[in-house]
Amino acid sequence: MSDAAMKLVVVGAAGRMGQTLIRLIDSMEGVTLHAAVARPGSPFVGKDAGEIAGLGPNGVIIGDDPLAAFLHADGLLDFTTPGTTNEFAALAAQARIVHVIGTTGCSDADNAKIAAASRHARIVKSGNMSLGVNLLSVFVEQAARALDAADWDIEILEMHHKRKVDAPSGTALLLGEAAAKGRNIDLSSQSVRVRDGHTGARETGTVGFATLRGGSVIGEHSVLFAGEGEIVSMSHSAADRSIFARGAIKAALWARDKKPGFYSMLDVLGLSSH
Ligand SMILES: NC(=O)C1=CN([C@@H]2O[C@H](COP(=O)(O)OP(=O)(O)OC[C@H]3O[C@@H](n4cnc5c(N)ncnc54)[C@H](OP(=O)(O)O)[C@@H]3O)[C@@H](O)[C@H]2O)C=CC1
Ligand SMILES: O=C(O)C1=N[C@H](C(=O)O)C[C@H](O)C1
Repeated sequence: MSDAAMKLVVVGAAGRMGQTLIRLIDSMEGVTLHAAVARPGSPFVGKDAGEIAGLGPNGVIIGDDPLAAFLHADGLLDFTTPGTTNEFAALAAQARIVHVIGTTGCSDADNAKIAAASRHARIVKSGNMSLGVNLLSVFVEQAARALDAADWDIEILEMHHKRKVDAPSGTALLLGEAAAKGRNIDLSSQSVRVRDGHTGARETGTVGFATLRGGSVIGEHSVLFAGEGEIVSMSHSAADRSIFARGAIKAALWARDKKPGFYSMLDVLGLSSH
């Protein structure tokens, strides 16, 4: 592996995660901010990325041409929107660079395009890049395997800030997938994502989701295993977005010497069971 600092591009540079990433890259050894990209037409294009992130000027001017930014880079950190991430996955594959994807709310069609790009690019994608949530997902899988579906109902509760646009959160879905793996069921056909009105009694074996939005909450997740007379609950609370940014940068460094492919944070953290 190269000893030179990994040259990273931050896309969505003026966003909540974009700014957090720019601040963290500045404070870390082994990585450098190669370029910063915003949406074409964004008022932040032409501004200094360090200044926007609250660091003071760092000489990296925010651009709107992703391919030019990716050309001499080693990787890109992408917390944007599903459509943008799709587009960038194809460009990253063209540039043969690492693509770390934190964007949530991707449809099956988006995920298929991203998987196609991973034939040429090293892609790490996760609904949550933090160590804590990924460890929690391992525990959830184990608990779901141990606690019989006939006696233990699984409900996943999440709360985020009022500006979040997708639901359930990527993390809630990641935890749901972990529970489904433990139960050996297909989440898409066994999940109840909304309840309203006369719903009838709860169907045994399903995984329920509940979504709360408000204020500035960074990310709260609980998985409840509800039995007769007792509840087992497992939770994660995010106090700072730097936990996601740290995970994303770790993922980029990890993927640097890997073959093209589609990887998860469980692979990065060595928590994968396969
Ligand atoms: N996996 C994880 O660990 C985490 C995932 N996330 C996810 O990351 C995503 C972003 O979250 P957050 O930072 O809070 O959202 P923000 O809305 O603050 O940031 C998204 C940024 O992407 C920019 N953007 C949109 N289109 C383009 C484009 N074509 N080119 C370049 N930039 C573009 C937006 O610009 P503009 O506003 O001008 O449109 C905005 O600045 C969400 O999907 C969120 O769920 C968030 C935290 C952790
Ligand atoms: O939009 C957010 O803010 C977050 N999104 C991710 C998700 O959808 O789970 C991760 C984190 O919870 C913050």
